Amino acid sequence: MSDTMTEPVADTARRPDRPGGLVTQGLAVGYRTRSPRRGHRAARAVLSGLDLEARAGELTVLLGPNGAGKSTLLRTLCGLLPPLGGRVHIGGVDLAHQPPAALARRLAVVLTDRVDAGLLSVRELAGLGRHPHTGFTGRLTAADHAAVAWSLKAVGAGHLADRPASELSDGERQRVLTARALAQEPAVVLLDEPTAFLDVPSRVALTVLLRDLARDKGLTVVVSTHDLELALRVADAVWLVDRDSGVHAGAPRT
Ligand SMILES: Nc1ncnc2c1ncn2[C@@H]1O[C@H](COP(=O)(O)OP(=O)(O)OP(=O)(O)O)[C@@H](O)[C@H]1O
Repeated sequence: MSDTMTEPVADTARRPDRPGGLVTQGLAVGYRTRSPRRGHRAARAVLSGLDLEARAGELTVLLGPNGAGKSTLLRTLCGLLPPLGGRVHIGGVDLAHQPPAALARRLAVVLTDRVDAGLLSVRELAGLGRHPHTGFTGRLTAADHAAVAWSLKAVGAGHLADRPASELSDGERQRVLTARALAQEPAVVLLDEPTAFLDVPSRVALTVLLRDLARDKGLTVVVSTHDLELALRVADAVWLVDRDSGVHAGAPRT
């Protein structure tokens, strides 16, 4: 990835006055599955009793082995999966009480699901991140275009802007989807393995970029990864997921 990723946050990136922070209280995450024999839905908790805080201005890294529940937790934190119990607060407001449009202005998420980009160019795909901020016409203003251009450059994907999004490599697509989330200018960003397809220098650059954005713009950033060494070097806080004993939160150097 280009060295643009380690540059200071660009001038076009605004620093809005956003109370951030993500807090969970007694959160239980998991799945409701229909029992084939009895026909009723049974809840299967993956993780429970979670009292966690991801602070504004910090990069929090979610670590844990395969199947531990990292994606399940992230999907619950962004409201895609209903909690089996407990609460999630974003900026002091219960996630369950945030209207979708308001939530989309505060929270951006990058998951591992395949995205069908259709005929969109990279610039247009990243531009979708601006839609929570546009009027009902969905038309992007000059400021919106500047935010999109900045976000693509920040993740080292500025040179891809005119390419069809459907033709990107896995690593390129991952950068562009991260750019789409940054273009959204959220208070909270949740990313599920955003560096999984990136080469080693790009992993370092993206992780450092996310930490710098958290610090410079007061964002709350939560990232899952299997990259233990990088996480411990760059993160401000670590959530260590263990299927048997839950999630242990701490500073990376303790
Ligand atoms: N849709 C689903 N329905 C039921 N169980 C699921 C579903 N998705 C995942 N699980 C189960 O939930 C558990 C946690 O899975 P999850 O994907 O959250 O783990 P993870 O920590 O993200 O793993 P990885 O590091 O492999 O991505 C696993 O046992 C998995 O099989």
